[in-house]
Amino acid sequence: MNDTADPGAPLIELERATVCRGAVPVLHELDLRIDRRRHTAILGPNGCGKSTLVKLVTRELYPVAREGAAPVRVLGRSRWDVFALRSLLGVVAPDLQRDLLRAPGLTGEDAVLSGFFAAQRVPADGVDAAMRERAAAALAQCDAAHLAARPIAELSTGETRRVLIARAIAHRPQALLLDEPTTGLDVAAQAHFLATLRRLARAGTTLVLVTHHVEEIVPEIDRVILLRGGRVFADGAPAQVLTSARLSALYGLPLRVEHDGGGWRLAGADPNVSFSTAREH
Ligand SMILES: Nc1ncnc2c1ncn2[C@@H]1O[C@H](COP(=O)(O)OP(=O)(O)OP(=O)(O)O)[C@@H](O)[C@H]1O
Repeated sequence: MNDTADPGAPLIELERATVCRGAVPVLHELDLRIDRRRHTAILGPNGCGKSTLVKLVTRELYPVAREGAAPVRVLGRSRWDVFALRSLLGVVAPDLQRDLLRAPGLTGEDAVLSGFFAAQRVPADGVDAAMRERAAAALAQCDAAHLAARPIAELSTGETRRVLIARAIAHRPQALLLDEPTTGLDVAAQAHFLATLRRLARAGTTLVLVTHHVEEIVPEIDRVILLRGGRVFADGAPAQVLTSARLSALYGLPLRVEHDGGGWRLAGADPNVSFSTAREH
């Protein structure tokens, strides 16, 4: 199989893509196109299909087969060797974290190096000095250099998450697919991570960020997609989509969205209720 990406193609194209989990459809005939360098955030209530969408792109899940054009194309192609595809994408997702934690004897450095091979392990003779250098730089960028020699099975949630983010960025992917990437990070690590995201976005790495936290919608993100019940509920520029009315309708609860100096915040209609600090982990 040819494993190169079409350089002019969109990052993601979904055409009437339906995905079932068990016997139940959780994405319903979804039409969606995300172009490269169109930094996109995806928000929606629990269970609306956000992680399913990420897994569809990384080929952990497949769409229901149907007649006509392929329902899913990534970087212009509907067929990929999954390892080749995943080496073009930097992924931070809970399942990946779980898989890495199960890999026997993996250190922080190994976990980052495994990203070069889109695997959960490092081939004995596959690592060169340049990879080690880039892994060290990525760990340092995530304030995790001190975790390089530690077994990742022994790290705290936030420490593991830092290593996972380093893994996602070390091989300089074309796009980052981030499924709730700041889970478990303390405030300093979150701020640091968001600054890293902004820098990568400005340098040309396409961001696709699944999040529950509007404050993670950094100014470089120029498109927001709201999902509800496996369908697109709203799609457009952040200022158009992130309105109090829309988010209240999405979550079925009165919410107030605030926007100042490029940052977003979500508050309850009751001004004493703030959601920006009530982060569920
Ligand atoms: N392995 C599975 N088997 C059956 N149903 C599943 C499975 N995994 C997920 N689902 C269901 O698919 C739906 C979509 O799940 P998904 O994980 O994509 O939601 P999500 O939007 O990422 O939610 P959250 O915000 O809670 O992470 C949910 O109803 C969920 O219960």
